[in-house]
Amino acid sequence: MEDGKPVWAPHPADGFQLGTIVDIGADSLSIEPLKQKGKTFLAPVNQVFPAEDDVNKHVEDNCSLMYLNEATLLNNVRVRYSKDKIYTFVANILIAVNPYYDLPKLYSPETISKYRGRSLGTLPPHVYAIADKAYRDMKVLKMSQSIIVSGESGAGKTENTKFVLRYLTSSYGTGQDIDERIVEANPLLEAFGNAKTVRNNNSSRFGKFVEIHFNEKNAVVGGFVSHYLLEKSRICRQSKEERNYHIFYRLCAGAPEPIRQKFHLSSPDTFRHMKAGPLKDPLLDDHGDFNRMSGAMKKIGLDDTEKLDLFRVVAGVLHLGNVDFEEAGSTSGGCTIKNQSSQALEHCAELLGLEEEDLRVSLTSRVMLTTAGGAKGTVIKVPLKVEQANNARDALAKAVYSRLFDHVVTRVNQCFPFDSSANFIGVLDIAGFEYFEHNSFEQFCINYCNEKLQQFFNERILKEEQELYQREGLGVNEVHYVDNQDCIDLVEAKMVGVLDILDEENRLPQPSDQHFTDTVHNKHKNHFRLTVPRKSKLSVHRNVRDDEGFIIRHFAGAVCYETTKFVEKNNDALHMSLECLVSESKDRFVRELFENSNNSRDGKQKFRWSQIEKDPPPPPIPIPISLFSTEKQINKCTRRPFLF
Ligand SMILES: Nc1ncnc2c1ncn2[C@@H]1O[C@H](COP(=O)(O)OP(=O)(O)OP(=O)(O)O)[C@@H](O)[C@H]1O
Repeated sequence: MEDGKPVWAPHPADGFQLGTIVDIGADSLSIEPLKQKGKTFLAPVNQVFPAEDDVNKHVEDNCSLMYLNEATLLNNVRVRYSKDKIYTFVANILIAVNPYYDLPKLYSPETISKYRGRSLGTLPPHVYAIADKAYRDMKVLKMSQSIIVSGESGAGKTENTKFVLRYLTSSYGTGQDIDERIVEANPLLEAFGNAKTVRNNNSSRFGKFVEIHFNEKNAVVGGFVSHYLLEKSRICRQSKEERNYHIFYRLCAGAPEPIRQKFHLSSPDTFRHMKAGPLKDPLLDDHGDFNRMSGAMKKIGLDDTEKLDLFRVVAGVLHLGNVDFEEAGSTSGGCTIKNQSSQALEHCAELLGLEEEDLRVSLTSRVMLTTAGGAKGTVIKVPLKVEQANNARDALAKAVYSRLFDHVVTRVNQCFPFDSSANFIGVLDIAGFEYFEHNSFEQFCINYCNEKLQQFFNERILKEEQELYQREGLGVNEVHYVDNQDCIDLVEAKMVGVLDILDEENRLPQPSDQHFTDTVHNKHKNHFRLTVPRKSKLSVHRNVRDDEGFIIRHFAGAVCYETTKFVEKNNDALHMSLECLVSESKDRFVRELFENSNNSRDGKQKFRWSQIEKDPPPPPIPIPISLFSTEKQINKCTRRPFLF
């Protein structure tokens, strides 16, 4: 930093401010803002950065800045944004800022043709420039390429993913309307996988990897979508300001009367799965969106039967949510379904093709097979307590809905089929690192995924590039980066990783969030990456007890996770009797949704619901009912082996 020259300094309340250094302390500098002469504030020495000579000038590539640091980068992006230049390069990485209004010229067909075949940097920064680079690299290197789109919720990931797809298909298509079909299939995907959140009215609650496939001549031949991490917890629980997946509201608002009657639909406030959050949103038109979605379904070839199959299962999940339990009032220690819920149970059973009585029994008791001692393979029926039955009901709703979502994605993939392909360009659209005041299991999963992406970035961009510079004898200064393998191990290591500890907790007879949290702390007492909430810099986290949370020091910063409901949110596994029940549904569509479940994949002799006797309410001690299975089948039937 040169004497008297302006610097950027972090203001306690107002981002980076431009000022001059007026005094130098041991650890901090006294800064006088250019706009507020006479007033000074203190800033830590290592966070004060030199400013460019002209702070109103901007450059297309941040690497062209005279001083490249956090503050000059942000200022450059800000200045560009104020001139509607939402894209900025950092070498071959693109930063995009959400304009929150349409910039039609920016994405016009003329702009698409301008970028075709042009090297990176010859035209202004644009998402099309990145797409074209991926295409040219694929062609020259004869290797598939990937583009990672990352950022916080509402940053514009999905919009930019769509622009990449449109660019590739319209520039390098063979006249087939694959881009049209991708666009047409999108409303269906969004209806089942998107929801209104506090940050985004149409937030994708799943990650996706969209592949555009090319033939030997490098022309587009088809596409394929894979999805990850559908936010299942949303199906049964939403915060006050957020909604469930769009499809639930659209169905209630827009379904024609015969469908409403057939599926026993009423207004959203009568369903537990919808009434927690806002039922209506001024910016969302559920009725109109239902019609648009139905139109999109027709366009991509879904006939009326397929449409009704989807709607029927959604309605079934809604009615399932209204089933409530109460203590049995006997010595069994178990529970029964409340009288007021009998209609919900009946509707749910009807819509999912189940026998009402079978559904009742499998929601209020759990059937297990013995694996050791006494008679192996003995079926035991254990009564469930109210809370356990609630969990079983929610696990069933999550399993059915997520299988339905898998089906929707499979169906969407049938819209752009291809026989063979030489290479593909994949676009990964996945939530970026998240850090809120309260962080739960969802943030934990997303941040773990981002640790893995960061490791990939470290390996591919930093390590391999530097090795290349060395091999070529370029005297580039070494860039140091923090290896995050220890953080990844903390989460995923066998037996001691947080995920395995959580799975282990779910196998206990009385799993609890507190016990899980204690185990995490005990197993990693002196781990550099893990600490207790009271060590947080933020007072809000210091109130969290040691057995209620943990802090993980991620590559992007420390995050305090509150572990309440970690056990429940991780426990999506259906108990055996419920899984058997739905995989043997009378309804062909529901049966097929569960066709590839562990329970029924390829076993010749399956555990069959029909083999379980239907007898009076279960007594307090589990009773053997029949003996019919081998150990091998038990492994197939239970995802989490439970020894009894
Ligand atoms: N380039 C753009 N031009 C115009 N509007 C945009 C652009 N990018 C984003 N938006 C607006 O911002 C909204 C949110 O963007 P988008 O859904 O792509 O965010 P996201 O990062 O995918 O969020 P989430 O992770 O919650 O799904 C869009 O619905 C759109 O209105």
